[in-house]
Amino acid sequence: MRRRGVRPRARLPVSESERVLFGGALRYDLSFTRHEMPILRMGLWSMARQFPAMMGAVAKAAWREDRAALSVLLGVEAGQGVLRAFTLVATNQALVALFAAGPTPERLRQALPALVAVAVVAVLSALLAAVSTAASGQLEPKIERVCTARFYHGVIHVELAALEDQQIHRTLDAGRFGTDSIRMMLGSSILVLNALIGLLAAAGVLLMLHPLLVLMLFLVAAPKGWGAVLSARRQYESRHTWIEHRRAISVITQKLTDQACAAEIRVHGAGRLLVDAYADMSKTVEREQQRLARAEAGTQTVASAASGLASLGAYGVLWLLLTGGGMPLAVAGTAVIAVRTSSAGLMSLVMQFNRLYEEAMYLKDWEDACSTAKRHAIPGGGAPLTGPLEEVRLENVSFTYPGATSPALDKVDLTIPRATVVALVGANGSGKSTLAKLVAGLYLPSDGRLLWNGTDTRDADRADVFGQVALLAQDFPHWPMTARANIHIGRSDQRLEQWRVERAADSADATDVVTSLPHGWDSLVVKGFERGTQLSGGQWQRIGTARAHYREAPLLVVDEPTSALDPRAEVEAFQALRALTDDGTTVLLITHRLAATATADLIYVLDEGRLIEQGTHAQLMALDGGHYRSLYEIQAAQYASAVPDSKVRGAGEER
Ligand SMILES: Nc1ncnc2c1ncn2[C@@H]1O[C@H](COP(=O)(O)OP(=O)(O)OP(=O)(O)O)[C@@H](O)[C@H]1O
Repeated sequence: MRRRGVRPRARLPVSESERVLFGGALRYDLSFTRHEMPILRMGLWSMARQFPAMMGAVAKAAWREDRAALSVLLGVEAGQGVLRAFTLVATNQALVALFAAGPTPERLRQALPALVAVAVVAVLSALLAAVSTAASGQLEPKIERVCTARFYHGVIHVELAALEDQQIHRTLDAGRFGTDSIRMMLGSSILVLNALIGLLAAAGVLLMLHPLLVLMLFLVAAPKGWGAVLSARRQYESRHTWIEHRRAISVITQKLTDQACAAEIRVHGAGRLLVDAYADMSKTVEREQQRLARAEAGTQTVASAASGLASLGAYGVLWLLLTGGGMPLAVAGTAVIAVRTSSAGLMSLVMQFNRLYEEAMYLKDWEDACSTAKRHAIPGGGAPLTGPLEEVRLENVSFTYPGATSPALDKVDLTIPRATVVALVGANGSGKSTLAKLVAGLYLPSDGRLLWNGTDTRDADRADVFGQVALLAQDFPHWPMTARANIHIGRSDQRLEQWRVERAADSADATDVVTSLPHGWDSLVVKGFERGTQLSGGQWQRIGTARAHYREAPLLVVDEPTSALDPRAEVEAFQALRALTDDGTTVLLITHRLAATATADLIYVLDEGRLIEQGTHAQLMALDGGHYRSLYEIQAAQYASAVPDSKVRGAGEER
């Protein structure tokens, strides 16, 4: 059976751009998920039953952050409810006095104290509202900060392998939308509380006047509540279904202003394609928004009609009571005022209830994301790594990426001894980067053991492993910060010391790069900011190398460290890596430049995830028909026969 409001995936509109750029519909199929379902299935009553727990969670967070502000808020809201009940009672008294028999001046005199009381209460209410605004303004940003920090703190500790799992990734992604939900929920909870107290006050007064009036009040409220829940659920469901589509639009539009894409956007005309795709995909979103708006209009019409009928019924009952003599005119007047003020309160209650319901769903996502992050966090503690690094050993190590059908590493045995340069060589996709990530402790072997000084990384304190490694990946981050911060971030747990930053820059030949910038070390190495500047690929590579050196870790893992360097800088960079071993640093080098591996102490050759050869350059070159030797000879031959003489001559003659 299909749930109300959920459309089968096949019928969702798909734009041509989605097909061309993303290979098909970017919709998340809710019908196959588990975690959203319980909350989407919840009806009004079961959801209402959840509210005390939800409000409790919000109140707990608020209590932890600022007790004083929360106490003031609760006190003020309760005070406002009492004042509202008092207003109704005073109004009733004023009406009784005004409708009593006797001369008009006397009746007015009798009603005056109650009228003055109503005016004073109105002023007090306004003051309390101001205090409430100030207190919630103080509290809301605090709890949002705490929740956001908790979420991001969780996310950065998730195992890399877990992040590869699509479902986990999605749960974490969805959690981002809930980081501000607790703040919104606090605001809505306060307003719901306020409206509820007001309604209770009105119901109490109505109950005193006539019990039937309370039933009428409930009948006016019920359809609006139903409508609110239905539209909140519809909005939430739509937002989740379109989550990837929205991300895709955002990725496309970000690229349009990305410096790195600027050239192709203009020369290749990629910009036109992206702008057209934005318009095309946005039109599909528009259709979804129109669908939601139509559904919302329908729900609102039905809810308002039902609520209007209930109001008519309420006034009808009042009429009957009046004509039947069961109720004095003054009491009926108060009842009308009570029903009218309660319907205004009711509208506010319904609106806030709607928001609360929707936010509660996002808060649930946030909670799921936080608990998922916790469940898949890199475990803390474990065996400490004692003493200086002596060796890293892989024993029969296999590794398969989550969801992959074949292993990226297959039964690999190798040793990385201390203070050596160990090179990993092999064709694209042979498993070099994967092996380096396992050595760095980013992944755990699916099979076999990876030992740091004899301690299995599964048992080791992973923080200790990370502490011993410096990374210089192929696609190392270009942090949008100053040149100094870009180097210091390599070991940001230590105090920033300029001389250390400069020493690292010297060792990576990056000092000239930085000192020639307009603002030196304070230059922002990202365009688009004041003091911002753009670095070349080779300049960035030097900054990245300086960052890795700054870390002063016993094991340096470098993946193609010279791909953007000029030939002289490349030779110097490899010499600098070699020199690091004099201080006891171990270098794990991944490169396709086999001239550089010639000086490595040990070379491991990978092919389709398997270790097929190992030894020094000389040993591997001595292997007849060896894989390394053939790769080396291909590269050497390229240099030897770079440009045929005849071609150079021919080009010159033409001119
Ligand atoms: N995150 C990932 N998820 C799934 N498969 C992956 C992932 N990263 C790499 N792979 C696959 O694992 C295999 C080994 O990839 P790896 O990046 O280790 O190769 P490599 O030798 O470093 O290649 P290159 O020389 O191109 O950098 C490849 O088949 C690749 O497609």
